[in-house]
Amino acid sequence: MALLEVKNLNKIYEVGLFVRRQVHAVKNVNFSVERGEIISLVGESGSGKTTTAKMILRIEKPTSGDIIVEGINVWKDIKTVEDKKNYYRKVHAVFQDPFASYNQFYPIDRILHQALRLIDVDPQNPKSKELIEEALRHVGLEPKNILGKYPHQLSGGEKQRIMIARCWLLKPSLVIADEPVSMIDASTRGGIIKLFENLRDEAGTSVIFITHDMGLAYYISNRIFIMYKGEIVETGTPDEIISNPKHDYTKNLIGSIPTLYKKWEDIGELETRV
Ligand SMILES: Nc1ncnc2c1ncn2[C@@H]1O[C@H](COP(=O)(O)OP(=O)(O)OP(=O)(O)O)[C@@H](O)[C@H]1O
Repeated sequence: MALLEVKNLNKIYEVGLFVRRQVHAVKNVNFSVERGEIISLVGESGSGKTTTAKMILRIEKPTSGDIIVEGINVWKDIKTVEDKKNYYRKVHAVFQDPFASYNQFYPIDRILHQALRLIDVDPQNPKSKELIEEALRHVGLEPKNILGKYPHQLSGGEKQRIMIARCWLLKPSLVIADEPVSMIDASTRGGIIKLFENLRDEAGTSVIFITHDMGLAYYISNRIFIMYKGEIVETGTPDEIISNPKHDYTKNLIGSIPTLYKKWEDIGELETRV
């Protein structure tokens, strides 16, 4: 059984105050994600990527269709607070602006304590300190340089690493990362991307990586899903998509990949041909 199955998923928004009209943000989307794989949902702004993620995260209710995680129908079977807590242990989000919804007047320890509570570990318990320190080291942060600080005292890259440290505390089955590096300066992006790969390789976590950047998707993914105007128009392994794109939109996206992102072996191959 796949970890996640998305079946005939649709989201229609009703917009306009006086003249009502409908925006069909997600159109009959079907896909599955296996355990321990990274898939990228790639598409331009407005193609429906975030809406799809929000439906999986139970933030937006689908207009129709089903989302099934480990056999549980996310919009039909999850009813109680305990069901929700169990779900958010399994499925965790990493957003573009890591601390956007976080109170800037609390030290960052609090954000890690929240994750501990989800797995029923009391932050006052001495074991919690050990878990937090271990999680921070997993993401390349030295606990004594981080704990007790406030968000404004940390760089964008450090903040995003803290959000990934939360994933190490929870070890969820699925992480949904929505443009996690787009606000981070180019020199630290690679390090953050690598952390998602570590999470997959060491904790067996599957990742849905949402991006408009085909180069990044090519680098990180086991499979790529191309989204265009609310629909998934093409799927395949990165090499299938790059070497044999079928949809015109995919062809355009590929044209925009700088060589910099190409995998080392491809660059090596190119160099031997020249
Ligand atoms: N709450 C909402 N109400 C009305 N329309 C919405 C709402 N949220 C999204 N939309 C519309 O749904 C469509 C898909 O938006 P979505 O945010 O999912 O796209 P996206 O591919 O994630 O884009 P981006 O990369 O810019 O985040 C867009 O036309 C958007 O304007």
